[in-house]
Amino acid sequence: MVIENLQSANTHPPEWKRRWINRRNRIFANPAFQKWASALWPFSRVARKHASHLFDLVAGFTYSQTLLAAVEADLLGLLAQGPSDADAIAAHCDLSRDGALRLVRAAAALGLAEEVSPGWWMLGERGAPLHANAGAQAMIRHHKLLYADLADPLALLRADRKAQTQLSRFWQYGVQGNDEKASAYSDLMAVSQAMVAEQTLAAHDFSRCRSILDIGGGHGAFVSAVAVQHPNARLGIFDLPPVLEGTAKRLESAGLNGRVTLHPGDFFHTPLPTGYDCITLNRILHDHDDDAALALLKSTHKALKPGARLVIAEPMADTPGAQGMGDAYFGLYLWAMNSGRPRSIREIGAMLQEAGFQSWQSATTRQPVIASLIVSLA
Ligand SMILES: CC(C)=CCC/C(C)=C/CC/C(C)=C/C=C/C(C)=C/C=C/C=C(C)/C=C/C=C(C)/C=C/C=C(C)/C=C/CC(C)(C)O
Ligand SMILES: C[S@@+](CC[C@H](N)C(=O)[O-])C[C@H]1O[C@@H](n2cnc3c(N)ncnc32)[C@H](O)[C@@H]1O
Repeated sequence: MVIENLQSANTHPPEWKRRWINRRNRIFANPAFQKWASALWPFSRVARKHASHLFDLVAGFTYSQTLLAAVEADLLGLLAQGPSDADAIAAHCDLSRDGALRLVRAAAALGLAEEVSPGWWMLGERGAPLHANAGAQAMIRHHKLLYADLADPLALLRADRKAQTQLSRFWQYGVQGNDEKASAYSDLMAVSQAMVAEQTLAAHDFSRCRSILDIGGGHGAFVSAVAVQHPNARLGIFDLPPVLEGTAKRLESAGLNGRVTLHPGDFFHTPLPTGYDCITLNRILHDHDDDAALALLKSTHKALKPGARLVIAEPMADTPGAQGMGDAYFGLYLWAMNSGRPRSIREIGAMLQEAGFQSWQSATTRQPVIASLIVSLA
């Protein structure tokens, strides 16, 4: 498996690098250096930044819980209506006046709210785009499952993906057709898919694709977005039968049922439909461990004619400026899901090569924290 080659090649750090990293760490760990650096510009700015980032790592859970409380209590919805004082917040969020003040001050400290005059708050610079982002808010509410699974992170990691976690149950329902739970899963994916579809359609020009098949397309959020931009493209969705039952209803209400062909099946056991000149994998590969992901890429390659394209869109590991989103967030999220992992562009490229694709290239998205793109030719 190419990925193991990438990881298991003789990658032990050279002597010079080991010495340099050890020397740097000894300096950074030295209390006298920390004191000196914190007192002397420009080092003091760097020292303060490191201390502040480290504090955020320590305090991060309280920030997330403030965010969860602000979303669940609809604090953002209230502040979006205009200046609100503690009494209005207490009434709207079902809190005591003190509780309301504590929450809104915490939200203001995180940029979600802003005290526009003493005792009066409105949406803050970060609260405004978040309040407008239904997908992000759905994910924030969904995180209660993730936080429960991560209550004892070492126990979760030591369970080696054999624990029945809240996330793995939620995900299994989604793909094993427990109707209302499959629908809840697919609805969550659909409402959060808008963020990914926006990135994909802005980063890649699909106008030369006459036919596009979205594998694991769920309730059709991506295909619906493509249908608007490319009214002449023939569209298809491949997904599990119980999921596609919900998809048919949603496409009908969107007036798209005649436009989209539904292909029910299991992409690990059902041959993929042929005849499309573009296949998309939106947030699919990272759900699966390496062997399964490679098998899916091989099936995808088999379903495409030479020169046809595969577009992969998902959050990826080692994304410049968004490293935490990759191996720290999705790494643990997918671990708790008992399946999958975030991969770097380089790792996915190696898998594409092993699956038989002739070439691949990454396409930069405007918000890599949401998704990165790889376009490959069969
Ligand atoms: C002075 C002025 C006016 C401007 C100058 C300064 C300036 C340019 C300000 C910019 C303000 C602005 C426009 C900010 C925009 C902010 C945006 C776009 C924020 C977006 C936030 C998105 C978030 C928080 C998304 C979160 C998504 C999450 C958590 C997704 C999770 C997905 C999961 C768990 C997927 C699971 C699927 C599975 C199972 C893994 O396959
Ligand atoms: C994380 S969701 C992504 C959905 C959508 N592409 C998006 O970005 O919102 C994974 C999708 O893959 C589908 N899926 C999972 N396992 C599958 C399988 N073995 N065969 C077909 N579809 C599968 C799920 O039903 C779900 O719609």
